[in-house]
Amino acid sequence: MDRMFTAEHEVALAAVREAAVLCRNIQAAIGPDVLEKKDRSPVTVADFGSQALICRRLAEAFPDDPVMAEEDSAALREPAQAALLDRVVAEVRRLVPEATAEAVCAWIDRGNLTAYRPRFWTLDPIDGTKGFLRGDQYAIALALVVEGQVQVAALACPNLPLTPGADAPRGVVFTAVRGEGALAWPLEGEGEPVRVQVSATADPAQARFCESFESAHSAHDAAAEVARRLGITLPPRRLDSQAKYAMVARGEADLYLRLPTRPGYVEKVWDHAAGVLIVTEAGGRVTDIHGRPLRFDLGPTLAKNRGVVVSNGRLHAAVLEAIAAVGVA
Ligand SMILES: Nc1ncnc2c1ncn2[C@@H]1O[C@H](COP(=O)(O)OS(=O)(=O)O)[C@@H](OP(=O)(O)O)[C@H]1O
Ligand SMILES: [Mg+2]
Ligand SMILES: [Mg+2]
Ligand SMILES: [Mg+2]
Repeated sequence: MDRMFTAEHEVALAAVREAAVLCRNIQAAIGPDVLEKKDRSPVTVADFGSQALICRRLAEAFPDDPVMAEEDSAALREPAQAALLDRVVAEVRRLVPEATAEAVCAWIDRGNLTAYRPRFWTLDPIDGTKGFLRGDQYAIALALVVEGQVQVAALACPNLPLTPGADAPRGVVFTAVRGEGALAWPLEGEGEPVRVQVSATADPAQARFCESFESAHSAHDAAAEVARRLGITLPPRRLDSQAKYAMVARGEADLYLRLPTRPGYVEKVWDHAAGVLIVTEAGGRVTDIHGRPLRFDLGPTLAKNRGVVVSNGRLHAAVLEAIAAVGVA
């Protein structure tokens, strides 16, 4: 069979790698003063800069493809935000020296798709903004959706070790093309990729699960009840961003539970599209808490889904049953 989406895969990988350099430059400059002042501007600069770089590359390679991205430049164009815009342009220029303020805003605005299309890219320029500010995990997530199916994904995790374990150098990009498996690439350099595979854990009681760092994003108490019901004794691993999908994809965790909090939150497509393909291509399974597949054909939100359950596949049915028994709704 001919390989499909070869160009899309290559461009997506290069795009998230370039954006990761910008994000790393900015995160490296966050000092204690920023945290003390609760200054969110570094992540705002990185959000806009990352989106500009990625949309620029997509525009070059696939000028007709629309992009549904998290950020838009309206606020950045306001005269009161001139200093912020200057910072974004300065960061982008470290990678694209010819960038102007007008070009940066125009690139960001290429991410303005808000309605479903038969073919579109979806982008989270920084996923896990709180993790980014804490100096912790975050991701850059890009996916191509065709006819409602995620076909290509690239997920850069600049602070995740290249291989499981604390000693490995940090920085890994996960990519997948539908039907071709999932790969992990070093974030920097020319190193070869390795294939990633979910765990073989079959006993729910042995499951290692992960969840959001922030309890506002995922119900920790309900997850603890589900875990108890499954006989899980290990405490959850809490981390920000779609790095949680990566943990399941490479068998470092067996489960990722994202149980809805109250009042209800509707999940966004860019928070899941890349992660879903990477986990399924690594042999895992992703549904909502009711066992329904995530729907990427409804616009910017997963309007017909509730919560997210990610597993190595083998554990999926038992987890859905436990969630139903606990009465998460
Ligand atoms: N209430 C609520 N419930 C569920 N999800 C929410 C909620 N509020 C925000 N978000 C989205 O969560 C994205 C970050 O998810 P994480 O799993 O990284 O959360 S956490 O940062 O670990 O707490 C985060 O993505 P980013 O904005 O890209 O960081 C949000 O889109
Ligand atoms: Mg996000
Ligand atoms: Mg984001
Ligand atoms: Mg956000």
